[in-house]
Amino acid sequence: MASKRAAEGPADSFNPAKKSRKGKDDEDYAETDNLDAVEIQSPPDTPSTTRGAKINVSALTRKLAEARHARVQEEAHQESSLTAHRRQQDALVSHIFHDLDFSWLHLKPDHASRPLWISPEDGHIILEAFSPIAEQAQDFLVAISEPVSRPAFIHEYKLTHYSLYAAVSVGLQTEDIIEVLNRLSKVPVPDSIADYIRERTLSYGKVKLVLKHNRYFVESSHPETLQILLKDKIIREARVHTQVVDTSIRAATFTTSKAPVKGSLVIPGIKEGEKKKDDLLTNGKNGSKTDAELFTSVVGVDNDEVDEDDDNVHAFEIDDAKIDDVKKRCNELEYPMLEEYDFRNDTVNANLDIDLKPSTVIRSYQETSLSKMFGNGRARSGIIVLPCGAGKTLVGITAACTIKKSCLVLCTSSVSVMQWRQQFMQWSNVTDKQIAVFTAESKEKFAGESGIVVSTYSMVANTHNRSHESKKMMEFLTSREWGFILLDEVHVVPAAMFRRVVTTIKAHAKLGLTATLVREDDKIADLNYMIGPKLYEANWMDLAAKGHIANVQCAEVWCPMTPEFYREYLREQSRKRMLLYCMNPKKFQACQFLIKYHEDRGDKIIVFSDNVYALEAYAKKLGKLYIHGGTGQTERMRILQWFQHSPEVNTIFLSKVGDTSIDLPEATCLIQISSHFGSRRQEAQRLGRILRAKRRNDEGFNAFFYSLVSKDTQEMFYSTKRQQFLIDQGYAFKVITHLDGLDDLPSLVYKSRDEQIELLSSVLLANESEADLGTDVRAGEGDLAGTITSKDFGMPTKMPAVQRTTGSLTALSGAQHMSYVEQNKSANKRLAREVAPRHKLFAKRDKDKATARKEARKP
Ligand SMILES: Nc1ncnc2c1ncn2[C@@H]1O[C@H](COP(=O)(O)OP(=O)(O)OP(=O)(O)O)[C@@H](O)[C@H]1O
Repeated sequence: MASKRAAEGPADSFNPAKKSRKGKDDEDYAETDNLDAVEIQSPPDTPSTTRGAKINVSALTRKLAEARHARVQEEAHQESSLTAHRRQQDALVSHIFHDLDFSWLHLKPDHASRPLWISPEDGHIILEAFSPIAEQAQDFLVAISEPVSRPAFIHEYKLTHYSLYAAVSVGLQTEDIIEVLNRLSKVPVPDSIADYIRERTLSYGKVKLVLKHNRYFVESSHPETLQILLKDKIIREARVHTQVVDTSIRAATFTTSKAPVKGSLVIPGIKEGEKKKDDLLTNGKNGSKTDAELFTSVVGVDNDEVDEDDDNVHAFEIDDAKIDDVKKRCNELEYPMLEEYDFRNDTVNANLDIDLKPSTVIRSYQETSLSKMFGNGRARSGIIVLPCGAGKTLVGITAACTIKKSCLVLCTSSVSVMQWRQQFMQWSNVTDKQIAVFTAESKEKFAGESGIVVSTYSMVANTHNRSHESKKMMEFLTSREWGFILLDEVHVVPAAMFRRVVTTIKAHAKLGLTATLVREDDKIADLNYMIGPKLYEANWMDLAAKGHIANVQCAEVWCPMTPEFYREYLREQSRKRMLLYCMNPKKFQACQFLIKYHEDRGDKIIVFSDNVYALEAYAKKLGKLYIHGGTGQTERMRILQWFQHSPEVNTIFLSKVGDTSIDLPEATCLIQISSHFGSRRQEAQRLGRILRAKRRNDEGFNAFFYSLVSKDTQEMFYSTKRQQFLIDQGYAFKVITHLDGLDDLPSLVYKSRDEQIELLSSVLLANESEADLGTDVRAGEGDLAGTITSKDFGMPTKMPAVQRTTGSLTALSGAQHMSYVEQNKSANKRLAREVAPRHKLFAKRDKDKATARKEARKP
């Protein structure tokens, strides 16, 4: 809050430097005046001595004048250096505050006990995360604003029109939002902010589209809003005049009886008595009773129910053939309709008899997120954001078990499809017959009137080259009305594909799940309109502190480039630059050192490399197993199993096929050697691989995440960008510039200059395409293109052709490429030979073959 003016100090403020200076000046002036008086008062006939004395006095006067002049100059100099110093201080903070001056915002007398401050300029909210009521304030802020950054002590949020739209949609009232903000704020909520909140919540969230008894109603508790809408020609013409609806459009057509809503909605998995444990400011804990009541009514789990006061709900029916026109028109009029599904009153769509198993207990944050969805007894459409490994699948399954209608689950890959199916079976009592899978390999339908289908976005969205079976399956999906559509990893789906899915499938409620609501293309806003607002976003650090996800130590390890590599790096203009910083021998060494260090500690290590060329080179050089897009399914499974169960295999190398969907709770350490430029999402997803570490609740347990970065290369820039999302979640990246003991590591790779040059030569001879990051895995039917396809472990793919030349390399100190190849035997091949247990039948056949070969070789 230090403003520019505050930094300079107000004109009348107490300034010790200035005061002492003024005091000194006053004394000087007094002294000088007296001397002048002596000189003037000397009589003309004063004897020479006196004259001399006079001269002396004059000399003294002159000296003093000179001294005074020098002092004044010195003072002026001091003054200017002080000003310069102040200006310098200004400069230090001014990049934060620019020209903003907030000194006119008066702190409340008890500001110290209030945890937040709101910028009147742009709606930024700064929260003191160390305040005793920070946790409660956080719940409130998450409901009304976007979390921007949440490190340990100071959090930053921002009010946006989306966040306010979301706030209103979960049932918060405009004046309550302002009131609670005011109570939490150190300064009175600035008028500009109150006005912004009022203006933004005026129309948003006021109108709902509700499907009841298979009739569509536009509903609102603000009759004037409905009047505005009805003045519009398109909407007016879409209205259905039923006998019971009177002209005042009162909600006599249906009764959303509040009492049963309140009492009867039970989200499965929440044990009796646990339900309200997360309520804010429970009485007597913090604040007065009125505060507690206010908080509970605004942000408490059940608060949303008060939103739907039947007496005030007004509605009119619209023709279901004109739904899309009405939705579109409402958007244009800036009254976007929130979609709510009154599933308990849907008597037309068959019920699905599923429930969570009695042994399934959902966690408090999972419950909180679901309460935002089902707060008023209906299902609100929207997005729930939970960290990787925090159990989004169970949140989705619980929502499906609450709605109990046919449900379509869409994921990004066929591996995820199988995982969702398996999780449904694990957590709920759904039977085999009730759940079907629609992928390239399998096109099942469920038996009976209702059921669950799990598929991928592209299976549903791609219209080209459909097989006959796929077409029939699509007819099955599009011809029915789904109670619920679950959209996994919503942030990665291209907007066009999403639109196609959302428009071809008729579903009453939509729930999007994601860990990282960030996209480098800034298309996130589209999701708000296609699915609904963000309903809940959990705090990563909180979940780590409570042991739901692992604590992770993050570090960026700076690896200097060898002079030869750096020279080539500077010279190279093509994509090969990237290959040079990935293959930097010092990075190899750092990787070797860290693997050794962590293996000795008993960790299980995953080394990630997006670049397949580097992945193979590292893995082979260090004698480790690796998986990339070209690794066959059987080999992948074998390697993963060995990693999980064998004490011999403690490190594996993974390309981006392992970024997501891979569940390896044994992994406790990640090392990243090459990554997809500045992708914040990939960084977070990779970190997600160790957040679910099995050992996370062991005393003092820490998982480790290292990013190896070649110093003074573009990689440093990308690395900083990649980390931003995690830093905003509160992770601190330490920079390691020196690995103690690295040089003493026995059998350190690429120790000699010759070996390094040899490595360089192989990199220079590699094809430029080796620098590619995106060609690891090809998309198959049912998978999204690009990064998402890599999740599919089932897709055997072709690797880009590798071109290695074996010509003379005298230009590069005579290094021989062949010797490099020689040293790099694949651990995968060794494993395949040594480990793979062969069936007796094959063993016998192999033996016979070997004998035959031997025989054939005999002269
Ligand atoms: N309430 C719960 N009780 C016990 N285990 C749980 C619960 N919720 C989640 N888990 C477990 O936590 C792990 C992570 O869950 P899940 O795979 O759904 O995470 P996710 O959020 O989808 O992660 P990602 O974004 O990385 O895919 C799983 O092993 C799951 O079984």
